Amino acid sequence: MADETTVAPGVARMREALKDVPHEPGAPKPDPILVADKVVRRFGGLTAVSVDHVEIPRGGITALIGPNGAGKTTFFNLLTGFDKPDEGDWTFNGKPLAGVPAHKVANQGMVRTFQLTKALSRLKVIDNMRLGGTGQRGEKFWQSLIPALWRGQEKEITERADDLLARFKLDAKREDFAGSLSGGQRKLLEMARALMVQPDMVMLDEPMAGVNPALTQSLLGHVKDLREDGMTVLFVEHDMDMVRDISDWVIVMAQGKVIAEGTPDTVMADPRVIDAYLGAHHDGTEHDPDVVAALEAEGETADE
Ligand SMILES: Nc1ncnc2c1ncn2[C@@H]1O[C@H](COP(=O)(O)OP(=O)(O)OP(=O)(O)O)[C@@H](O)[C@H]1O
Repeated sequence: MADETTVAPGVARMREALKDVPHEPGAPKPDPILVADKVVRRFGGLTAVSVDHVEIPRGGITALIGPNGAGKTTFFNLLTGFDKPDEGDWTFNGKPLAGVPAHKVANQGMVRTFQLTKALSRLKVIDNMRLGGTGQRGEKFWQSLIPALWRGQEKEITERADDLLARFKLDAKREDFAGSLSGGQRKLLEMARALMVQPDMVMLDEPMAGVNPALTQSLLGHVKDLREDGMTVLFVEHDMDMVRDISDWVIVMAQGKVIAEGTPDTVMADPRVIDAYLGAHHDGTEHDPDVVAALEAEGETADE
């Protein structure tokens, strides 16, 4: 009971929304923001992704986990228009999105984070943010031809950029080159920049990689805040502590397929998931010993 009163409203909302969802691959959700069907991507003879059906719950934080080479990044690339599938369809907010190029996907309200490129390192922090706000949602071509409207929008973009920099505690770095930021600060900048398009869904590719412990809590806090704002988050991550700490739902991929789904506790104690991580090792694929150790510890706890 005490737990119910202490959790954040977004966490409680998602617990309620997901309480009757079966813990199995392809489980239907009450209000999915993204629904994918029969998505296949092959590289020569290798089937990197073969996802039969998956639904991402709206307004929550979903982790996409799996051993190295499971197809997580390839699936991310497909959903966000950075790669094209051999087969398959998906909808976002009820609209078909397969085959839509990346910049238009962002206009529809789905953005993803990347490592900052070299070119962007040579831009100031504030200019990186402004760039993230161009080609925004709802922007019409004719509007861009009317200078008064355009100037109004410039001002609005800069204001939004400054608000986000303050929220992510990067305002003191406003005039610095992005290349001078630490790895963790760059991750924060990436996330802040993604929010410039006011998305419905944010996709984070290994947000914890390269982040030093001092910034870890701050980053986790920002991701949790997105849920409190009603945004949907889908993230790929190997750090099981982060997965456990922030996820409402976990989807596990192995060898291109979704092999398990559920809450962090059930998924991490699932023998199929532990086998998938160990199996990847036996296949000669690299694996993360920390992840296997964490999952095995979880399985032992569950057996007691
Ligand atoms: N452009 C490509 N050309 C050929 N093979 C590829 C390409 N991209 C990915 N693959 C292969 O597809 C499979 C899935 O790779 P992917 O990077 O999606 O896995 P992942 O789950 O994201 O792994 P990791 O956790 O290591 O990032 C791997 O076997 C990989 O070698």
